[in-house]
Amino acid sequence: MTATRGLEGIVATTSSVSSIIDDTLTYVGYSIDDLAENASFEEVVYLLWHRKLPTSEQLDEIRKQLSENAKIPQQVVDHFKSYPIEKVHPMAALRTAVSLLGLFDEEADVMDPQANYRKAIRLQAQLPTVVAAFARVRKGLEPIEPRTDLAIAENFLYMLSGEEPSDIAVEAFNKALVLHADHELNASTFTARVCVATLSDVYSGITAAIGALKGPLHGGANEAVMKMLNEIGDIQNVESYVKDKFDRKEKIMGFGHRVYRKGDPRAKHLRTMSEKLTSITGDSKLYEMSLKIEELVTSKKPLPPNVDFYSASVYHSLGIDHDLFTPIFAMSRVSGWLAHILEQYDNNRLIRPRADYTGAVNQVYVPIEKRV
Ligand SMILES: CC(=O)SCCNC(=O)CCNC(=O)[C@H](O)C(C)(C)COP(=O)(O)OP(=O)(O)OC[C@H]1O[C@@H](n2cnc3c(N)ncnc32)[C@H](O)[C@@H]1OP(=O)(O)O
Ligand SMILES: O=C([O-])CC(=O)C(=O)O
Repeated sequence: MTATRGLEGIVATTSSVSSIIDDTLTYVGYSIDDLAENASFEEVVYLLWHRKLPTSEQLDEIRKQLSENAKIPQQVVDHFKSYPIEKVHPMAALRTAVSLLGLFDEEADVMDPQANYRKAIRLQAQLPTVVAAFARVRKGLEPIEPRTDLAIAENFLYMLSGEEPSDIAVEAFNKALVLHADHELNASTFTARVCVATLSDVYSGITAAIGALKGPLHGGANEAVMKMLNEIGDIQNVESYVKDKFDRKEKIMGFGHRVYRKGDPRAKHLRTMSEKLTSITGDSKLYEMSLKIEELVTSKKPLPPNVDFYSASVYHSLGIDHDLFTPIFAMSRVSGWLAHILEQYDNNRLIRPRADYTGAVNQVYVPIEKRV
């Protein structure tokens, strides 16, 4: 048995949710470019779960189901208030809150497809409310209830600030949600599938996936990009920063990808959005710095920016706290995780690979008093 480090290139399942072929990303065969330009996030959720674009009636129906299920139990808010919240990372809070939501869901352990679909609706609807509630409670503010007349992108921005967001903010945020919704067998989606393939429940699968997304080599990279931009501070420092990183053989956050070679097709949409938003806010510093970093990194190595790189300046321009960037990724990716979880249940087999053992062999047990 020979191990492949990081399972690179290993095909671990079949899936009809999304595909990456020759650097082209599609959801159910629809190009990400087309969806980013035209689709609402709710349409994408429907597409991922039903493998077809909704008619207007079907879209109205899923919107209604999502908005009717967006409230969260008061106990989740009380839970946030019960610990030193200012020291807690929002991804840790989100991971815990999803696990907690499972305790209040009477159907949590009901395993039939209809019950699992209802849980998918509840989780998709509640995650934005959880993230917004956490963001407010830690500032000593009361959470704002979700509105039933707003779509997910608009509602989330409204629940964060209490103000109706501008059209451009909604457009940018909806696009970001569409772009992050699914991505074939990335680490967090694989985690979700491994978890539920034991026939564990949907809440366990999503909790596990949030844990995997949190790391800076995956979803946590968007917050790490923002930290890097702050550390660089000024466009004049970009060159020496990038050189130092390469000299020290350290990773530059927001660059590189396991699957894409020529580049992540989502990055250009976020780059354009970053340019648009920063020109509106009148503060193009982060965008200019990001462009310069991209130019220098790609001139040294074939390492194009990934989805996390320009999402940092997009979210910053929307006035969002930097440690909420990864929870926002989760609010979108939960749609993909749920599509994969439902697909896994549909044709399940336990996921249990092997390890190439490299430890000691033929050891003889030594009584404790004789050990040195
Ligand atoms: C939503 C997402 O999850 S997108 C990815 C988000 N993560 C990041 O942006 C973190 C930075 N990027 C990385 O760490 C990597 O590119 C990953 C984890 C995304 C993919 O990595 P892998 O396929 O495992 O590649 P690996 O880490 O083995 O790197 C291969 C080579 O490229 C280099 N490399 C890869 N990414 C980077 C980077 N961001 N900066 C500098 N060098 C890099 C490695 O140092 C290595 O060089 P070497 O062959 O000379 O030793
Ligand atoms: O596919 C991956 O490995 C990571 C990624 O870009 C994503 O999850 O969006």
